[in-house]
Amino acid sequence: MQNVRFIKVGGKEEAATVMLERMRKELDEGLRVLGLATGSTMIPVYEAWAKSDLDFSEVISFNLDEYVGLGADNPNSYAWFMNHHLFSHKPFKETYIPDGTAEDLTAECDEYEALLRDAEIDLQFLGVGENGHIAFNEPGTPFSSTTHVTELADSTLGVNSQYFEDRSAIPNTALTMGIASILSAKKIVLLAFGEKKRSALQELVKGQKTTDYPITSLLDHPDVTIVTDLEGIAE
Ligand SMILES: N[C@@H]1[C@@H](O)[C@H](O)[C@@H](COP(=O)(O)O)O[C@@H]1O
Repeated sequence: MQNVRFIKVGGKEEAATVMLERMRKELDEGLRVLGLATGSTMIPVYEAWAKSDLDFSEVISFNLDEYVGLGADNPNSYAWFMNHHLFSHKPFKETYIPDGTAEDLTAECDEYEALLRDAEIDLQFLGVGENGHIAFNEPGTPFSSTTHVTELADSTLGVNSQYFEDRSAIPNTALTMGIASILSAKKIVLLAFGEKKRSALQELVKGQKTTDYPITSLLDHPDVTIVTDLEGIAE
């Protein structure tokens, strides 16, 4: 696992400070294309960036995923999340999020993948699902996958439905960058906090690639940083 570096933090707030400095360094070094994630894990990071003097006005961003059927006006959409937590505070040169309301979802995925390939992400941020998913690549997704329409796992619907009115309100399909799309980023930073994420990180540190745990696909990538508050993972 020489490609995977661990940063142990005391909690989400410390992680946000570390990620603020990391972002500053990346921007100073000329980062132009940034891969962004959603989820509660990312909120303190975006809050820190939003309050900072960081300048994203020359940066192009790509988000990982979006629920099918939810547009930017829906507070449960990832487009809304990004506008609310980051884009309304910091202007970017361009921002891209898969369009979950597109009429032809397959065409939308193909276009998104083409844009991504063209742009080449310098740094991709990731969270991880309790079942080891990255973006919405659920267990069983081939590591060769590109941007696609996916069916959410029952466990993901259970966890993520906490943000919806009730379980029946959460879409059971989504558009997501594939695992190969994610691995094409030059650098990857994954954040994982709390005991619920322990088993996913443990699968990664075992060092065995398996599609049962999409997070283990990161073992194929040359430059991965894991930021976590979990004791006993990095040793
Ligand atoms: N599609 C997103 C993932 O990209 C994210 O990593 C995960 C973790 O969410 P949280 O940060 O809230 O634990 O949630 C969703 O399923």
